[in-house]
Amino acid sequence: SPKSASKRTLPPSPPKLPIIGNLHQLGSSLPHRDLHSLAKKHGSLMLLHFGSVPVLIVSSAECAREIMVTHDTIFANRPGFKAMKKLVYGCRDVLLSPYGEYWRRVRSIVVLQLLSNKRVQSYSTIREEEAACLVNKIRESSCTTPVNLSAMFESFSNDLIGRSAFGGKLSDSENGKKFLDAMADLLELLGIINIGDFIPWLGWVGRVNGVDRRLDDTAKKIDQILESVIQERLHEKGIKDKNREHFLDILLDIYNDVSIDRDCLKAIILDVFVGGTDTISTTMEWTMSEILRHPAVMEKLQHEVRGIPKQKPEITDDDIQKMHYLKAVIKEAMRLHPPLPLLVPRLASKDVQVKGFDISAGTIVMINAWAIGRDLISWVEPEKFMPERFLNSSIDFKGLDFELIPFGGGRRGCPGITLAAAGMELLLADLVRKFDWKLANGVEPKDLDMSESPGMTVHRAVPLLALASPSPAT
Ligand code: HEM
Repeated sequence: SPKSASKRTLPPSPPKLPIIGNLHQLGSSLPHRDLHSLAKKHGSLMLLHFGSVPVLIVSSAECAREIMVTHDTIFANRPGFKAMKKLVYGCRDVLLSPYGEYWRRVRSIVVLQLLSNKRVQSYSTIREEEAACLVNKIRESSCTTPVNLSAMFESFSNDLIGRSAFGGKLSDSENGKKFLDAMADLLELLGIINIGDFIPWLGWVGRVNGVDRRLDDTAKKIDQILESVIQERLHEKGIKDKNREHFLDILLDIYNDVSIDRDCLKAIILDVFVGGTDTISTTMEWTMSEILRHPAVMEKLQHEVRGIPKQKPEITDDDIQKMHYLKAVIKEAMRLHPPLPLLVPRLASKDVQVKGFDISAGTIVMINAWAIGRDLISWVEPEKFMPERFLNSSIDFKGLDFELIPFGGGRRGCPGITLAAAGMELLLADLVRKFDWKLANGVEPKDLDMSESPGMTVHRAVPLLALASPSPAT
């Protein structure tokens, strides 16, 4: 039986205000930083209130393990915020759907049919072509015109995911461009804190400030485009081309066998974009920023990557497997700059005790991966960018080592790790193999602006500009 309120031991909390609770303490618009400072005072399990909703903030590897391993089933739920429900087919996708039979079914479709190791290998041509395409774009710009790497990474990840999902580049068609615009709106809207989610009687706010209207418009636009893409594919069915290995066709092939409906199909496709585009480009942006800020790292990385014989024109997945420093560089960048610093919120399905504290059903859980990556308990000199720390270490970001969890972990952990890593590793290898790099406009490495811009995925505030000169070695 539930303990009476007076007997419960709650995690420490900062003082809160009536009605809004602790929302005012998230003032800087970079909540991962505010929450990190609060946790330093109140502890790595800290209870806040957003309006009337209890929110548990987790800021250490040990506590993250409690959530994602020890009590994984209890914390495998997700809160259904209004924006999520409106934008993503009532949360009928994998990322946002409540924990249960439906989620298990759609997740297994995605894991087995779209993101298995075998499938990821089969997308290797797409990866290679898209990396080559970006290399060509950079070659076309002269050695004296800065390259906007932030913009390039964005189109790389859109095209990579677009081709894996639909078989075509979205930037090539009018419909595709519209879809990308609507996706940008969707990502922004998912990042906005909707006051009505936390203070129910303020639900009307969304109706007067225009957010509800934007949610409806964006959802409608996305649905129309997805519907027309599906119609197109259904008409073309029977015309088998050899490049049929993309998500939509696989889903359409198994559509009837796995008995999912049309909205579910669209929600799954949408998930791949929500989960895979912004995250990949953000990771690449921060990784290149750190390398440009640390010329010694760049040199060591180039040495490793350029060890591939010159006569071998293209790097393959097999070559990448031997590049330990390259992998260490990406891990180190994700430790300091997890693209989703607070991961994706979880929800406690039942009352539970964590480390002696009582957590009630309905508590939202946010895991501060950004803070965990800087925790002195887990890391030596955490503020330093030092890929070497991973060279003699088995720590990986696959969701088993809780000091490094940019992809989350447990049964709700990211199923796209292999696909994301394969794309990022190949692109990074190509970029440092084929070009010598320096910062644009005479910016010294130590002076590079590293500020973050707010949102669900945390990008650079200012685009990364760099000068590329074709490497004499290739
Ligand atoms: C650098 C790239 C990526 C990062 C940093 C990332 C991060 C994450 C995180 C933090 C979660 C929540 C995990 C949790 O609650 O424990 C997640 C879930 C998810 N991701 Fe990724 N992701 C990336 C790429 C991808 C890609 C490429 C795809 C698919 C093509 C993908 C699909 C998903 C899906 C479907 C979920 C929901 C899993 C569930 O709720 O059961 N992600 N991702």
